[in-house]
Amino acid sequence: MKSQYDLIAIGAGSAGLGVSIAMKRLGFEVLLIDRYDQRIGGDCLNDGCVPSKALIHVSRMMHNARRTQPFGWTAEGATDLAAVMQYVRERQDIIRAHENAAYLREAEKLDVALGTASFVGKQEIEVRPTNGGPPERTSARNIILCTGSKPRQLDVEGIDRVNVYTNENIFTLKQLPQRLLVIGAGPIGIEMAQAFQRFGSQVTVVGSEARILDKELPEVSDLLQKRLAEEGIEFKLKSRVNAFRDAHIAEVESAEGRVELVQFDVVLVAIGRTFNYDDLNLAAAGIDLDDQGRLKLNDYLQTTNTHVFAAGDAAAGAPAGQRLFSHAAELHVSTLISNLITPGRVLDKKLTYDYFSWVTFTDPEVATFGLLDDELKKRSIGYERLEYDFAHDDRAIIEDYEYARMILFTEPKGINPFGTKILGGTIIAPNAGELVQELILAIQHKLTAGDFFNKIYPYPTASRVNKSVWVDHISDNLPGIVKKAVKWLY
Ligand SMILES: Cc1cc2nc3c(=O)[nH]c(=O)nc-3n(C[C@H](O)[C@H](O)[C@H](O)COP(=O)(O)OP(=O)(O)OC[C@H]3O[C@@H](n4cnc5c(N)ncnc54)[C@H](O)[C@@H]3O)c2cc1C
Ligand SMILES: NC(=O)c1ccc[n+]([C@@H]2O[C@H](COP(=O)([O-])OP(=O)(O)OC[C@H]3O[C@@H](n4cnc5c(N)ncnc54)[C@H](O)[C@@H]3O)[C@@H](O)[C@H]2O)c1
Repeated sequence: MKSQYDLIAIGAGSAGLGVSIAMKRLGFEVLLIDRYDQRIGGDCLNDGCVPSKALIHVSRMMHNARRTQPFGWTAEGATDLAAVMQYVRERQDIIRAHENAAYLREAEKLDVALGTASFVGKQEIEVRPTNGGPPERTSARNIILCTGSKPRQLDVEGIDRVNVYTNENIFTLKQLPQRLLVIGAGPIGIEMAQAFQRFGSQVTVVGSEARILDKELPEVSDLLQKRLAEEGIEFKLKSRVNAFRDAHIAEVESAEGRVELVQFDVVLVAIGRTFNYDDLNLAAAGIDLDDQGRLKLNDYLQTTNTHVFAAGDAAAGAPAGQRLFSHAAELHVSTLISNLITPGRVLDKKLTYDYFSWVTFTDPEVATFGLLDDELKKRSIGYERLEYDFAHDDRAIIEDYEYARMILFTEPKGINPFGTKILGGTIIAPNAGELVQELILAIQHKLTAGDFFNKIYPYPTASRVNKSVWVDHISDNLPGIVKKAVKWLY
């Protein structure tokens, strides 16, 4: 470790890796710090995106195998959860081969310190090595806080008697629980609920909101909940676990005050996140938190110390809002780098989520992008709502999509409907996360309905829906004057 760097990144998850590798490749002296070698890659690699998506992949294979019965095949058996988790670990290890301290030092020429970082001055930090050596001090022109988040704990009576898991240890389970109680109906709870139900657990989801995935449009939440209920998941929404009566019985109370007992073997708590600022000694650097305990940031991801910025989950206090995703970390990193390397604040880019998107990897997937109706109303932006239900989509018919819908928010149609642009929307469908990519590009580059209309899509690709939605909308709403003009030309 040198005594001075151009940039220090604290935390080596999606944000810290992204900013440190990019800045090093640009020619700067960079130090990357994380507590342990095994934490490099952060939540995404170790107990977030990668293990959850590997688990979902296996559960989907099992579900699809069961669906072959009408065609003369029979797939049956009990899930060997230890083998599933072994598969998950193997996938993680493949990625870990290029996300570890030795590799980063060798291949990226990065300085990597393994220890806990805390501030001792405005631009100075101390690293307490995890292996117990003496603390070392170093400083930098700019420091980026990439310290991520951790699961919010559930504090109810009797929880100490219960076999309780979070995303930090659920992937170590070796035996499939017969009955799994999931607390929290956000993306973690819902993705894991479907995977475990498909493995063979009886899953009950308790959520405090009136619907699952409450950041999605209500009709999308409802459609997905119907599908999950058909698969056998039980829901107790607008409800909370009050207490655990013993190691297998939870007392669940609805908002109306009705109390029910739910039996379970294992509990998964997924009720949101808190942030890892405790060890940082932020006061020593003049860095303030907001009234919700998140970093106080400006539009440029800068803390109250002008030399210290935040990226990734740690940047949840940004005025643009809270987006806890690996690709939000990518957006923060690209915004920060572009601001750090351009001279003068006038050219600085503000953080914006106007073109942001996310995908919940249920089956069907839910993909959401751009500005939805609530935000459009808040900003007084006029819009039209287009809905496409896939009923006449040949690919959906061929592959028997059960629950699919596309909802787009577009500019109000002007005289020339082909000039209409998309503002945002959501798709629930198999592979919605892939279907939506073209639409995200369209909002970012201001493509119009005409651009989709004029594109010829190979038949029967799933993304033909991105054109069909416009074909239906425009042909149903062609102004009389346009029809008259066309007839006259004919
Ligand atoms: C179950 C689950 C599934 C998810 N699925 C997806 C998905 O499919 N797609 C998606 O985009 N996002 C997903 N996410 C969210 C995604 O994992 C996070 O948004 C992302 O990992 C955040 O990255 P980060 O770099 O901000 O923080 P982290 O990955 O949390 O990294 C922070 C690092 O900082 C280190 N650190 C903290 N304090 C200190 C200190 N004082 N000194 C040294 N080091 C420190 C920690 O050890 C940690 O390694 C999922 C999350 C979970 C929990
Ligand atoms: N596919 C993906 O991209 C993906 C997948 C998983 C997680 N993530 C990210 O990780 C973040 C954290 O996920 P999460 O699901 O823990 O959090 P979340 O905050 O998104 O959802 C948690 C849900 O639990 C509810 N809740 C809170 N306290 C409760 C209680 N006591 N009892 C019952 N319900 C309660 C909340 O109201 C909320 O609906 C997400 O915001 C998301 O950004 C992303």
